[in-house]
Amino acid sequence: MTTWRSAPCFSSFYASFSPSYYSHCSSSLVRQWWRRPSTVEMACCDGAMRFFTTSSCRARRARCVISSVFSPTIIQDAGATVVSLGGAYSLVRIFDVLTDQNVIDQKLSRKIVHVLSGLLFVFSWPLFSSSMEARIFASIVPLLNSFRLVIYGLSLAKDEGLIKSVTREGNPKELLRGPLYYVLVLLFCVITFWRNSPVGIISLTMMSAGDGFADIVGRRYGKVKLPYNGDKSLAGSMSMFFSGFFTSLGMLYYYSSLGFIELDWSNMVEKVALVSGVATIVESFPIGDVLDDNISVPLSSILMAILVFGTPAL
Ligand SMILES: Nc1ccn([C@@H]2O[C@H](COP(=O)(O)OP(=O)(O)OP(=O)(O)O)[C@@H](O)[C@H]2O)c(=O)n1
Ligand SMILES: C/C(=C\CO)CCC[C@H](C)CCC[C@H](C)CCCC(C)C
Repeated sequence: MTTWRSAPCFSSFYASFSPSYYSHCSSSLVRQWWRRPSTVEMACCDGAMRFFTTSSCRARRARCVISSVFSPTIIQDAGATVVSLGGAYSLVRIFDVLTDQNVIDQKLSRKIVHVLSGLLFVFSWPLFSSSMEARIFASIVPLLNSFRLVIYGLSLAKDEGLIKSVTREGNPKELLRGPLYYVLVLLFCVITFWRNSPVGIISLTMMSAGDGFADIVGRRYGKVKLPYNGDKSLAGSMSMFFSGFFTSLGMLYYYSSLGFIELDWSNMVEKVALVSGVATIVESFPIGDVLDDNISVPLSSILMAILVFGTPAL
C-alpha cells in the first residue's frame, strides 16, 4: 500500500492510497503538468479530494486543473492555430483587394491562393508543439475553412471577397468543388501524415505548388498542347514537374533541418523526381470531369510517396 507524506491537505484526514490511485492520478488531470507534481498535489488533483475538505486542497485542485488545461504545449498549439487561421483569412482578403482593384485577374488570383494556401499551411506546422495533440490543433485550420467553403458555397451566407478570390467565374457553387476538395486534402494529410513523414509534405506541395504553377504557366505559355489532351500543354506539365520537384526538395530540407524528419539525401533527388513525375503525368490526363486535379494530384503523390518512402508511422 502506498502511503502519502503528511502535508497540510492531510491535516483533517489521512488516507493511504493503493498504487492504482497514484497511477490513476498521474494518468488523469495532472498528465499535462509541465513538472512532476508532488505526491500531495497529485492526491489533491485526483478524486482523492473526496476524502479531504480543506480549502488548501481545493485551491491545489483548481491550480492543477488550470495548469493541466493551460499547459505550455496547449497554449502554444492554440496560439499556432489562431495564427494559421488569421493567415488563411488574411490571404483571401489580400487577393480579394488585388482582384477588386484589378491588380490581378480572378483566374490568376485563384491560382496564387491555390499555391500559397497549401505551402504556407505546411510551412506553418513547426509553429505547433511536439505534443500528441498538436496535429489535432493544426487540423482545426482546414476544418474550419472547409465549413466556411460549405456555408458560402451553399449561399447560406455571403462573402463576395472569398468568392472573387477563389472562384473562376464568381459562382458561389464553385467553392464546393476545387477549393473544398483542396481543403479536405489538407485536413486528411495533416491528420494522417503530419510533419513526421515526407509523404504528406510532398503530396501537399505537389497539389499546391505543382498543380498551381501548371495552370499559371500553362495558361500563358502553353502553345504546344499535349497529344492526348488538347486542354493541357507541355509548358504547363513541365512547369508542374519542376515547380513541384524543387519546392518539395526545399520543403523536405526545411523539415529535416528542423529535425522533424530524417532523410537519406543520397537518393532523395531520384525519389522526389519520381513522385513529381507521376503526379505530373496523372495531372496531364483528361480526367478532370471525372476526378478533380485537387484529388488526383495529391492521391497519386501520396501513393507514389508511400511506395518510395515507405508507410509513415501514424
Ligand atoms: N498541365 C497543364 C495544366 C494546366 N494548363 C493550363 O491551365 C488551365 C487550367 O488548368 P486546370 O488544371 O484545368 O485548372 P482548373 O481545373 O481550371 O483550375 P483548378 O485546378 O483551380 O480547379 C488549362 O486550361 C491550360 O490552359 C496547361 O496548359 N497545362
Ligand atoms: C483556390 C483554392 C483551390 C482551388 O484549386 C484554394 C482555396 C483555399 C481556401 C480558400 C483557404 C485554405 C486555407 C488553408 C486551410 C490554411 C492556410 C493557412 C496559411 C498559414 C495561410
